[in-house]
Amino acid sequence: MHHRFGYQRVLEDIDLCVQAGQAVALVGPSGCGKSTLLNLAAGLLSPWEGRIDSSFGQAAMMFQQPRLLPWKRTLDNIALGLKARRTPIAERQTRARQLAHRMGLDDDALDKFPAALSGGMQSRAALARAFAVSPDLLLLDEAFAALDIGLKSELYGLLARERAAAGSAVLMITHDLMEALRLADRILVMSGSPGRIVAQHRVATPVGERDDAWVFARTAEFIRWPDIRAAFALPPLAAT
Ligand SMILES: Nc1ncnc2c1ncn2[C@@H]1O[C@H](COP(=O)(O)OP(=O)(O)OP(=O)(O)O)[C@@H](O)[C@H]1O
Repeated sequence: MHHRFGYQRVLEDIDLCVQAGQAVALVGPSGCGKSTLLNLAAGLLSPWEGRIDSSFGQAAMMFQQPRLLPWKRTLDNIALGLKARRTPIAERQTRARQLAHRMGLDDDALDKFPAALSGGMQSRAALARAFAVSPDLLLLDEAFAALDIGLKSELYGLLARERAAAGSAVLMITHDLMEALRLADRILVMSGSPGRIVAQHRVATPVGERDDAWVFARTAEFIRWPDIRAAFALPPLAAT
């Protein structure tokens, strides 16, 4: 698959398959085409050349900004996708409330409008909204980039738990190698101008066994890989 905006070739020779239940992370330097690739996967853009086949039934997307509707209360924001699917009101509110409680939001927060919530609470609501529709594919566009490290860590745990329960596949883009190593089964490295997938790494350790020490040690190894250094324009390491 290839993509271009006008005369600018943005993605070239992209051949990517996300299996059911699998978590795939795309890492690469700014401007290499990660968001474009995610938007293509979401069906928000059509490829210039080639095609995208999907057998996923229900996708949900989460962005760096929570993007909650300011005029709807938090509970109704979480239930939005269920409303679009014409789920009866009592059922959708019950499901939204249960999910929100699992994400650490209490009834008081659910009754508020998004502007009255902290950024962290808004992100919890955005994660609950994504899982409310029981997605078999979750698309994450730098979804945790704006959060502090404590909140990130908590939301990673919540994501892993809900994902395991729902069996959702994940396609995520991130600048953060630690985040990719924490969450993904496969890490695809992109380089830019035009964007290509230049390397692929499998992460065999189960997500539940990846504690901080494991992530730090793997990140230190990962950052030494020549393909990672080249993709991010880091100078080669001197031979020891
Ligand atoms: N709608 C658009 N119209 C024209 N050019 C675009 C459009 N969207 C993205 N581009 C260009 O495509 C290239 C890839 O952009 P994209 O946002 O996909 O990269 P990215 O890897 O996600 O970047 P970042 O990590 O900084 O968010 C950039 O050169 C960008 O300017």
